[in-house]
Formats: sequence, C-alpha cells, structure tokens
Amino acid sequence: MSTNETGASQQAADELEVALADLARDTTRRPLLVALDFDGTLAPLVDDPDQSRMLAPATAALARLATRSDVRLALVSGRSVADLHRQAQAPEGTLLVGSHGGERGRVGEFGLEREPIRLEPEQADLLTRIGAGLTTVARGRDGVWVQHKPAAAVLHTRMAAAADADLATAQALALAGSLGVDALHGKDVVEVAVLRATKGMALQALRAELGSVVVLYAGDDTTDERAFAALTDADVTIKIGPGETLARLRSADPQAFCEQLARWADALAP
Ligand SMILES: O=P(O)(O)OC[C@H]1O[C@H](O[C@H]2O[C@H](CO)[C@@H](O)[C@H](O)[C@H]2O)[C@H](O)[C@@H](O)[C@@H]1O
Repeated sequence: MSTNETGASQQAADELEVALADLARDTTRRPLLVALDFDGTLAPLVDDPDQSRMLAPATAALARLATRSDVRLALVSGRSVADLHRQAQAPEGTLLVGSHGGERGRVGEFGLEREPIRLEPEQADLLTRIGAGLTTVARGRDGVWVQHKPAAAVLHTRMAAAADADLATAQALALAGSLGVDALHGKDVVEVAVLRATKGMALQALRAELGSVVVLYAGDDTTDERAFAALTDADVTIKIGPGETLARLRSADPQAFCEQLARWADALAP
C-alpha cells in the first residue's frame, strides 16, 4: 500500500469511528435497525461457501446487540435463508433476509422460523432453464461451478483461471439476457434469479414494519449498493473493502469492520 493509500485508509477508519461513536451516544436515533450483509462483511470470502464462518468479533457484537430492546438485528444476504441460518449461527431474535430480499425468516427459540418460497409453475420452469443453462456454461471449465438456490442459480468462478472466469461470466450474463431476466454480477459470481427482489426493497420493508428511526447497513458487494441506494443521509452506510460505492463510510476489510462493530456494540448507551 502506498503512503497515500495508508493515509486514506486511516482517515476512513477514523470517520467510521466518529460516526459510530455519535450513533452510540445519541439515544434519539432509536429504534435502530442494524442490518448486515454476511459474506465479505461478517465472514471473509472463501472458495467454498459452505466453509464460511462468522468472525469472532462479529459473533460477540451480534450477541450483544440481540439483547437490546432499542435495536433490531437483521442479516441481509444473497444466500437462501436456510443457508444463512446454518452458516451465520446468529442469536435468537435475529431477522434473516435471504435470496437478496426474496426470502424472510427469523432465528426462533427452537431454530429457523420461515415461510418457504413458493414459485409459480412458470417461475419453477424458468429456474430449471437457468440452472441447466449455467450448468452448460460451467461444463469443462476447471473451478467454475453452479450453486442452486430456492429462487436462483449462481455461477461461481472464484477458483477458475482468469480467462475461463471472464468467458464463463460473459456467457452467464448473455444467458440471463436471452431468458429475459436480470442477472446480479457480484464478487466472482453471476446470480440469475426468478424473483425480482433487491436488498434495498427488503430494507425499506423492514424499516417500515419495525418503525426504525435509523438504519445501519454494512456490505461489501455490488448487490449491497441497492441497499445503500435505498437509505438516506440520516442512516449509517458502510462499504467493506475497496471499490466504488454509494455508502458514506468505509471499513478496510471484514476483520477491521467486525472489530469496530464489537467495540461499538459494547459502547452503546445503556
Ligand atoms: O449477500 P451476501 O451475504 O454477501 O451473499 C452473496 C453471495 O455470497 C456467497 O458467495 C460469496 O461468498 C462465497 C464464500 O465466501 C465466495 O466463494 C463467493 O465468491 C462470493 O461471491 C454465496 O455463495 C452466494 O450464493 C451469495 O449470493
């Protein structure tokens, strides 16, 4: 990292520290919705999504936040709700938003409470065609594989050589275009879904239902930009890692963010 980059990164960390300290002190900004992306925010990115684990400071922060009556906690992920529940091991009471807003659930006393997704016959048929098309794109390419979710299929290219990844990505985007559906192009993934849901729509719905005065949202990927876009200057928006963003604040990586989140959760005014 150059001296300039180190300076910018320290300035961003300082700005986040100040914004979080203000939010911790100011009890008029309650009820507060703390909504957090999972992969790349609370858990570092890894090759195998089944091996993702929440960082220890994130686990501590969530446990602390879940005990507060003036804070609601939500995880907002591209994963299915069942997958998010299994991987995140979030505390009881945590709201779970999966499939980029297409699914909702809650961590209950006896485990996951949720409404399973029910697809219309034509949506189920479209999902089959998406899965088959992406499987054809992945075939014969080392490190390219397809993940099947309740309302989407995802082409993963993280483990592929750059040339293979680029070609497979372009073909997946073209497939979505030919089927007349939107594709989400995230970090080493192209996700093609049969539901028109975004994290932004999900956050707006949650805020209205819960009557939240302020929303704190943190995320790392392109799909999180839809969440940032749905929030206002009175909210606290945090981009994890580098890249263009609509968020007002930044944290360098999941470890730095989770450590800051844990300190903040401890510092919230009683
Ligand atoms: O909204 P998120 O919680 O960030 O979920 C988005 C996608 O996360 C997963 O993929 C990402 O994490 C994987 C594990 O670290 C990584 O291998 C992959 O490259 C990342 O894109 C998940 O597998 C996808 O289904 C989610 O849509």
